[in-house]
Amino acid sequence: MRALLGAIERIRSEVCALHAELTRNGLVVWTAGNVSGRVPGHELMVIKPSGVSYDDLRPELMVVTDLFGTPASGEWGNPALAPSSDTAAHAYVYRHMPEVGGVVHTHSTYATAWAARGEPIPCVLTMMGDEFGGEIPVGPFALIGDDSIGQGIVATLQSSTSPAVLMKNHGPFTIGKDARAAVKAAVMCEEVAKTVHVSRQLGEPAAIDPALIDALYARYQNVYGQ
Ligand SMILES: O=C(CO)[C@@H](O)[C@H](O)COP(=O)(O)O
Repeated sequence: MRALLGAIERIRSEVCALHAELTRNGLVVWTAGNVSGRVPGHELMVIKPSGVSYDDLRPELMVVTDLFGTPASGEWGNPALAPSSDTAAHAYVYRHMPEVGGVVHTHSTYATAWAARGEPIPCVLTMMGDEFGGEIPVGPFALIGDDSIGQGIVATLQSSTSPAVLMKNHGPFTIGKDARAAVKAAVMCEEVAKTVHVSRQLGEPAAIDPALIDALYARYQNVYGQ
């Protein structure tokens, strides 16, 4: 029990702090975006409360739910606050993608503009080869509130190297081995959405040979960094 409480406390702190990265990187307005993290080794996740200002978020306000999005009761529960409206979508991803430890949703401007067009972002930048290993795909239109969005995310990302999907007419959802990796993918997704858009104002961006994209992806995923 003590180990579980420690794990929940750690993920609550991490998830809370990562919301500040959404604002710092200009990925969200008002309360329109959320981060969650899986509690490793347990059928639990932690997500922000719905509609609470990012300035007011504190670790103890992060909501613990099971992997169906039902708020947990007991010592670590926080029944006073409703979890994010996207909780069922995050939970569905955790149930169906056991390798995923973090999920992020934003309405960042450029990525959401591509989502509004229902157009995948083509892999025309080395940064995209590195982080996404190919295009950033589009997922189906889905209503908010139940696990329809989660179904669309999983169906799209299970057959892609990309940790980001542009849910049609909605915005980007990203995944990662933990919440920090999912936030990084959200930052990168917005950056490349912007750059490819700007590039297209100048003309048609040059394609990268798929074999070179594979090489970029392999190096960045396996060699890059410390
Ligand atoms: O996508 C949506 C609504 O379009 C949601 O992501 C909200 O914009 C954020 O909701 P909470 O996480 O505060 O419930």
